[in-house]
Amino acid sequence: MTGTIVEFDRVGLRYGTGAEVLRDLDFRLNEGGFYFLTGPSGAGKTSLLKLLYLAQRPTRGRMSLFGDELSQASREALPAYRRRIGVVFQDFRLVRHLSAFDNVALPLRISGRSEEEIEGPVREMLAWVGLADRASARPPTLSGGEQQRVAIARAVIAHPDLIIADEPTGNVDAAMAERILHLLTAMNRLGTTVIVATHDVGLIAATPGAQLIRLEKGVLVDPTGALKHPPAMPRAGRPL
Ligand SMILES: Nc1ncnc2c1ncn2[C@@H]1O[C@H](COP(=O)(O)OP(=O)(O)OP(=O)(O)O)[C@@H](O)[C@H]1O
Repeated sequence: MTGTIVEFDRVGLRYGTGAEVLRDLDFRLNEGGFYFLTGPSGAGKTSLLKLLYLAQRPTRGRMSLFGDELSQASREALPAYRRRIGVVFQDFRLVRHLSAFDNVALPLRISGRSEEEIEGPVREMLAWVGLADRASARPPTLSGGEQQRVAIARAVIAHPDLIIADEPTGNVDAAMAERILHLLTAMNRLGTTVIVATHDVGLIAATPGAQLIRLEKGVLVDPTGALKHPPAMPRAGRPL
C-alpha cells in the first residue's frame, strides 16, 4: 500500500477570533500506515484529529482525504467521507439511550447490513473488548473504561479505511491497553490506516512499525520531514 490517504498543505486552524491553534501543517499519511500523534497537553492534537474526522474545517490551507480536496467541500458531501472513518472520541460520545450492543451495531446498521449480518460480529467484538456480559447495558451504567471499550468496538466494527483514536487507552488498565493496541494493529494489518493521539509511551514502544507525528504549540516540530524521515521511537520512561 503506497497511496496517500491524508494530505495537509499549509493548514491552519483557529477557533472563532482566537489565535491559530494549528499553524502551517504540511504532512501526508500513507494508506496502511500506523501513526502516533504526540505532544504536550494543549499542543493541538485533538484539534488536528477534528480536522481529520471532518468535525472542523481548516481556516487556512488545503486538506485532502482519500484523494479528494475537502477544504471547500459542501456540507452535504462530508457524510460519505465520514462513513469511511472510525473515530474513538476522547469523551466516547456513545448514544446514551442505546445498549452497548446497539452502540457497536450502529455503523453496521448505517451501512445497511441485515440483522443476521450484525449479531455475530457485534457479539464477537464485545467479547474481544471484554464486555460480552454487558451487551445490554446502557452507557450511563458503564464505567469510564467500559465506555471507552464500547467506543473502540464501535469505531472498528465496520472495518473503516481510517481509524482515528484520541487517547484510546486513557481509561483502561495495562492489560486492556495491550488488547486495544492488538485490535488496532490487527485492523492496520488488514489495510486500515490508524492514527492514535496518545501520551502513553508504552503504547508507542510496543508498536515498532508505527511512525510518530509530534505537535508543539500548534506546529509540527519536524514539519518537513517528520513522516518521510520519522524520528526514533522514544524509550519507555521518556516523557512525551
Ligand atoms: N472549541 C474550542 N474553542 C476554542 N479553543 C479551543 C477549542 N478546542 C480547543 N481549543 C484550544 O486549542 C488549543 C489546542 O487544544 P487541543 O484540545 O487540540 O489540544 P490537545 O493537544 O489535544 O490537548 P490534550 O492533550 O490536553 O487533550 C488549546 O489552547 C485549547 O484551549
